Amino acid sequence: MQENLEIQEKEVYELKICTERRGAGPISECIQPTTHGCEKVGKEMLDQTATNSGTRKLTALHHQPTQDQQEPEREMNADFGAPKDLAGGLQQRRSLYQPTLPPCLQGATVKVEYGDATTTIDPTCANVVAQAFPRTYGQPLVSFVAPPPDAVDKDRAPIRVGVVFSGRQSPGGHNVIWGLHDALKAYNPHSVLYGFVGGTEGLFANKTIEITDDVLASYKNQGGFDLLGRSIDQIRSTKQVNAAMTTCNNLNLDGLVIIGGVTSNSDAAQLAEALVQNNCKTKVVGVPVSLNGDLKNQFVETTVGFDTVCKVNSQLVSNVCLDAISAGKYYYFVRLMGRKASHVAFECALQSHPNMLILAEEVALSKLTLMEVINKICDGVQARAELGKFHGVLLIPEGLIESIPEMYALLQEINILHNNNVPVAEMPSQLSPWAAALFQFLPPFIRRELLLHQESDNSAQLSQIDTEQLLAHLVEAEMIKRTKEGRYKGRKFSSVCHFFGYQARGSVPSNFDCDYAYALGRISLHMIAAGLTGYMATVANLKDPVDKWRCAAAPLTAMMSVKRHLRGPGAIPIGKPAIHPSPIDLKGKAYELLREKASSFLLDDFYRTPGGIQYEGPGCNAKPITLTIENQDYMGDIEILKDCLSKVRTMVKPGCSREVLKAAISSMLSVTDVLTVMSHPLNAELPLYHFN
Ligand SMILES: O=P(O)(O)OC[C@H]1O[C@](O)(CO)[C@@H](O)[C@@H]1O
Repeated sequence: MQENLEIQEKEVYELKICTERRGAGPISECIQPTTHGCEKVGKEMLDQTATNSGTRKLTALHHQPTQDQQEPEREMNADFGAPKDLAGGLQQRRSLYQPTLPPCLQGATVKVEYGDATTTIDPTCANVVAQAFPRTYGQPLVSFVAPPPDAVDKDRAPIRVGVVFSGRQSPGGHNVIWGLHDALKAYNPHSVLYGFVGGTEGLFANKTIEITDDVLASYKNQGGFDLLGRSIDQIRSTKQVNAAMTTCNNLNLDGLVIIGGVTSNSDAAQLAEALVQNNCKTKVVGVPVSLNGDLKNQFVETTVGFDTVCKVNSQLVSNVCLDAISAGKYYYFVRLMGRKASHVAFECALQSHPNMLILAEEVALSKLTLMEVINKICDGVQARAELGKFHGVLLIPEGLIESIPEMYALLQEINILHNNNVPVAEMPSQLSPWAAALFQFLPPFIRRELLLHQESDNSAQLSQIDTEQLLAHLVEAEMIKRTKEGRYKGRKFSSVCHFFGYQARGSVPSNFDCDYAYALGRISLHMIAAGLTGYMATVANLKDPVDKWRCAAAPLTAMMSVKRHLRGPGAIPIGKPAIHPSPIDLKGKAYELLREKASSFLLDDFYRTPGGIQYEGPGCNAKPITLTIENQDYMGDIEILKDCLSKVRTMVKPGCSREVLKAAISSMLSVTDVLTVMSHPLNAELPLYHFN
């Protein structure tokens, strides 16, 4: 115990310095205790960053479409599936990491339990979905448990499966293939797994490599999708569906596993329906992999890759926070990925505590105009200037631009012009007078970006629209105006803009993403073996340790809804049923926590340094804060608190300072628990734990 006390005191000393430097805020938030192990991992991570680019065998598939070229010709990269040089260090160590498996997946088979028949998450759409999916609608929920010890091991025929990366790159994607492969071989060593080379285009053209132990060796727990590559992320048109069906028939596939987000899984549902209707035996399984974290519903808690992407971006955000406070002269405007929902920006804000976060969901709900958003930011800048602070960090999601009503209307008009094949040069003159006026008001660089050709799902290319620069530009103009009018008397406003977009997508996945993806891959095989089609592989209880995870499969149609014209009882569903991105729950616990902290974040420079992803040692099993908080059971928390209190009493002397007490408490709780405690409704009854 004495030894423990010494460690605590040393930490408190470091934390005090940190507290003085950064102002208020939970001490534990300011520093992560360093151990010998952490230093070692940290150094090797840097080495890996330095060598990564030199060791990649792939040339990037991404090709920036020009204004009048929607889908450029793609060259198939001959190196897909080739072993890659792991260059030692972290990459090599990661390739040796063996994902932890939930108990039910540890054997070659599982017991399949069928639950209730499903409808849809939005019962008002049930009829529309049922009509669109006559063969696959209403299937039951399925869960997988370990087979009883006395289960008779029946003969298992070999299974033939194909796998395709359909969505955008997301850390952990390779582990889905690895998990699928291992489960397939454990099921029957003569089973075969084909990987479609070059994404959905490879599926249509039947371009495959056989996935073997040797092929997988250098892709285990590695970032990117470069084992197979990806292309247009679509299996939608009749031609595409027929091409996919022909491939399934030609390869005599028992199953096809489609890896991707909301769009890919909606397409998977359509394909499953088409295959059943055409008596094709191939079972279609979707796996939720998307960095955006927006494939979330009562069946899916989070997507593979979200955790890693948030961790990488949180580190970058916290780095610019410390840069900002050090020089005290710039406002950093940071845009993060997230087209239809702001989950990445939200999680990064909870991790790094920047001064401001503008969520697309909030703007859409309050119908804020562009100038209202600008004024909100300027008010924040002004409030900080009154405290003598001329720096700050603002986070926005890439979807913010579309959530501003007048910008959305302008983008819609441009979209229609694209659909009518109007040449880009003629578009400005064909806008409605109202939209043309807004278009002319915008700076030229934004005008050019707004006119870029749409994505394959017909939406604007939000990753290419520099919304952070637009905001910085307009905020600067407004601050100059306020200065001239005598409303602002502070130092000249200066900004630096960043898009932390593509940097994180290829990151080495976190332990959580490695384990989650590998488990989903294994579940996919059991789904095919059970003859399920039109289902998504799912895992529940993700906030808990892996041995508590529950493995299941949910019908894709159960996650579908239909977009509607009007709100309320007279609403008319329109469009095709699809799995839609889930926005941030503005009534959820995580959002409530953020709102409580908003004014402190704005004014106190309550920056937090989560550091780089840890693969070993303390913090290596950290989970996304939003996932943990939203799924937290409050009564469970209070038990954690009580347990913590009894341990802390043995660590600190009676009458110790508040700082020493806080540090001791923080050492007992994970960062996530600390955040949960802060938002706990029973917090008031335990004033000792009041971290505010
Ligand atoms: O790689 P691309 O085609 O530029 O795609 C970018 C888009 O993909 C995502 O990273 C993931 O959906 C979006 O956030 C982003 O808008």
